[in-house]
Amino acid sequence: MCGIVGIVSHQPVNQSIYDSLTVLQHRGQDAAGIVTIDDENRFRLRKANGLVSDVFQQVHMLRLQGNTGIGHVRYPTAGSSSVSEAQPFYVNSPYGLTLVHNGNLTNSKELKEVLFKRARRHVNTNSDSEALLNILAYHFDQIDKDSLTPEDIFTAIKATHKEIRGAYACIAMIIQHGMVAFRDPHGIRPLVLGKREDSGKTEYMFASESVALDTAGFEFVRDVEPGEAIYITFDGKLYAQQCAENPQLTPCIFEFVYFARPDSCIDGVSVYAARVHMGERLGQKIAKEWQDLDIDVVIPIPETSNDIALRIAHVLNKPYRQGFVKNRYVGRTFIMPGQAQRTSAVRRKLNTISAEFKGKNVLLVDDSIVRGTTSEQIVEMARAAGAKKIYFASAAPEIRYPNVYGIDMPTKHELIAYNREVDEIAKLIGVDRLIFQDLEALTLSVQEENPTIKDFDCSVFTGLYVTGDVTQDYLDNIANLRNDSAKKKRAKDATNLEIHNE
Ligand SMILES: O=P(O)(O)OC[C@H]1O[C@H](OP(=O)(O)OP(=O)(O)O)[C@H](O)[C@@H]1O
Ligand SMILES: NC(=O)CC[C@H](N)C(=O)O
Ligand SMILES: [Mg+2]
Repeated sequence: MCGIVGIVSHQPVNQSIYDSLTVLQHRGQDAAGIVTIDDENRFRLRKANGLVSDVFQQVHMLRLQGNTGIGHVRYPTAGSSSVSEAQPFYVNSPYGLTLVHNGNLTNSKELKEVLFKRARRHVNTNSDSEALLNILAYHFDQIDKDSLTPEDIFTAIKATHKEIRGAYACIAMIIQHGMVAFRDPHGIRPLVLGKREDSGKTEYMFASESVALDTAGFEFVRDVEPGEAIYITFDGKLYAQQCAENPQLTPCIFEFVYFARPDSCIDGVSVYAARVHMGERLGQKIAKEWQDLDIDVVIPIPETSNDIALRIAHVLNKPYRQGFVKNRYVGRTFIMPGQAQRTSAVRRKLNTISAEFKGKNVLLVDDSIVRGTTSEQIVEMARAAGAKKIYFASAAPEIRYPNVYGIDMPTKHELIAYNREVDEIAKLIGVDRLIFQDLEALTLSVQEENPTIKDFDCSVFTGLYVTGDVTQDYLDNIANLRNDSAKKKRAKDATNLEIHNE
């Protein structure tokens, strides 16, 4: 679940892109990168492993000259965490192209073979995004003109849609032409368009989430439609066209549960409001099914579940207390790259206020239970703080299937709910009672904000993949490639591919 941003402006963009990436940091903590185009039509790049504030020092900001640029924060779902797979990616031909990608392609292996056979194009890393850029470059090449019209751009995107599979929200820049943003035909990953008027001129911005537009001072215009491409020339003209044959919006439901920031609005849905609805529905389920329970207090597991837990407390008419304090210097644990790192981070991240637990029956609330890394430790901490009984509510249903569209959950075996019923999961995490939201209640919570969304990608709950082409062979393959030890080895190998850009 990476974060992407692109700005076409009339003034330097380095600081605005940097600021936008800092508010998209929750979508990727492993690497960050920015490319700008300077006034001699050269790309200027800085990318490295780490948080935005670590990656860009003053020397890099000075390097990132120009009035147009794109940026990326990475949460790897293909290849490894190595800097060689950090984004933006670049190819010099045709024109000079650079791209950022949020999502995950499910046919990148085939694409790499096709690229070599058909175009003698070599993809140097295991990144699906590098393959994607090369496919796009190949289709631009086929147009075979010195200068591309908007129609030519859309022709290349149409051909790209036909070849690539999976989830992709992308922003690309073409030297001496413009910036193009496009979204997969299912709109699995979010992408929004914003604009700003400055001295009589219009500037445009694309971003994964609307919160980035707010920060950079751009006004929200609309979401990029599934399958659509929006092309903005460097002199500020906007062209848009539907480029997919059968577009149908089925966004990833997990964006609303966990990934997106509550102050973002994506696909017409206020993420905050959707989470409040989740709390409302889960609260009602608890009130109905747990009439016998004597809950003293409702406590969220910070941070994403805070708004959900507050609503549950309201529905149950119980006090809401912040029993856990979050260390503001530890990031999100779920998107950390290895299990050992995730486990150790939970303890550093959260600590109890014992008085809120001592002698009480507590209802702990989280947005989701995925591997159980958080819940197992949190429950231990609540017991150590003196809780009498511990009840646990999850605003998402049981997660039992891998994700292939940009969430790094490659194997069902790592999921605590896989092959287990609620009582068994309750035992494993050590709670007295456990309750999960129903899937229908979850989807309704989001649809309440935008009833025109008819369906979602709910594959982590159902095992049904909206693109309809995910085979067992593919799932077996990613399970082999992306387990913890395989990832470690690949990261080590890929480090040798690092390009020098200090
Ligand atoms: O069952 P698990 O595998 O632990 O995954 C689920 C947990 O991870 C996430 O929190 P995270 O710490 O990533 O971020 P947050 O601070 O936004 O809640 C999520 O909010 C759950 O708390
Ligand atoms: N989570 C994402 O969007 C990841 C993008 C891309 N698949 C990568 O691994 O770099
Ligand atoms: Mg959490």
